Amino acid sequence: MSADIRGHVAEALATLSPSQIDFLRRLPKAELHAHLNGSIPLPIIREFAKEYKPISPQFHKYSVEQIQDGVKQLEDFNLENIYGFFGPFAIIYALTSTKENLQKATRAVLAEFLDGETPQCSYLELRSTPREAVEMTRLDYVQTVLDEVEKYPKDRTALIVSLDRKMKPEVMQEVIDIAKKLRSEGRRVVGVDLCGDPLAGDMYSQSVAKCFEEARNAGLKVTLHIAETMDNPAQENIQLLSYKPNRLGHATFLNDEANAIVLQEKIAIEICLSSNLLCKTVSTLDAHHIRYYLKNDHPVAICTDDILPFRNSLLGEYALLLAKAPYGLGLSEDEVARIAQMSMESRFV
Ligand SMILES: CNc1ncnc2c1ncn2[C@@H]1O[C@H](COP(=O)(O)O)[C@@H](O)[C@H]1O
Repeated sequence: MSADIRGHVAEALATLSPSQIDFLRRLPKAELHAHLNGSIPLPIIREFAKEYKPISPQFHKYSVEQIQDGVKQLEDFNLENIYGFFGPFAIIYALTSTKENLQKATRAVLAEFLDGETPQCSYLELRSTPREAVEMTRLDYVQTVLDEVEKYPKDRTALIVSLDRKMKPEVMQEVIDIAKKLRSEGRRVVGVDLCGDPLAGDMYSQSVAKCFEEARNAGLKVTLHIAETMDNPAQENIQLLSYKPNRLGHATFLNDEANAIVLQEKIAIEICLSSNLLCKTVSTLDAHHIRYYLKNDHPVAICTDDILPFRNSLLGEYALLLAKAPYGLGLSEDEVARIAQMSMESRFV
């Protein structure tokens, strides 16, 4: 496990006794919301940056100096608001635009979550957005990631294929076709996701609706980033719920009408505490919407989102549940165990 964690999670962990940490380590838990390119361990990013050669004008748009500056920014990630979050991915993408590096990155992320005597989680549903890269089609991209995922047993990890809100309709369709094809060949694709800049794209379009309908008909589960910012219109949230998601990411600003649907349909919420605090969409842990869902005995799964910029860990996110205020939510061990169990029950397998 990465020792290089910071901020809220590090502070929460520091307040726990060794027996509380041991309790958290032993809990069977599922990580259901981790973005591959946002979860690459920093030492691997530094290694990629050291070896970086801009060999492709299309995928390596940055000079060596720009890459080094970008990595420094990632090391000291500090956001004014959530909209500043997405820019730095251009640097990461330049570093993972070869098959070799994509393979290495995937291997490192899987190891980070799943390897060792007390792995961060019992089960990881990794997600990633298929990209064209040097001598790689989007299909090659997904196959490369899957080849690594499938080196682990079935009950340890699986892949969710992400659609970026910015994608053109034909690209979204291509990604859905890839997910369907690979699933039908027995590959370990279990679901599709909608992510990216929360205000990008037209979520009302027929083509988006068609993508999720086709995915569901092919037996793929659906998770959607929803209401991640206050600026996501209530009407858009209702539209996204009409795509019949099995889980939702963040769900920070759902109104009563949307929450009534979520509770009624028992749609599990992927909760990313540090991510919300660092992106400043939630001001304090005490004000976090997880309290609403727990009060309603609604399924939630505690997740990391992007351990590379956020410098968190799944253990640290669980520490935020157990630590006393103001470092955490001050839940009991029984309550935390129940939440971990809900994460296991919300898997797409
Ligand atoms: C802060 N919360 C978030 N909200 C929305 N989308 C996010 C995200 N965190 C990550 N991503 C999405 O995941 C991509 C990186 O991983 P992959 O290239 O897919 O492996 C980002 O470019 C963004 O589109």
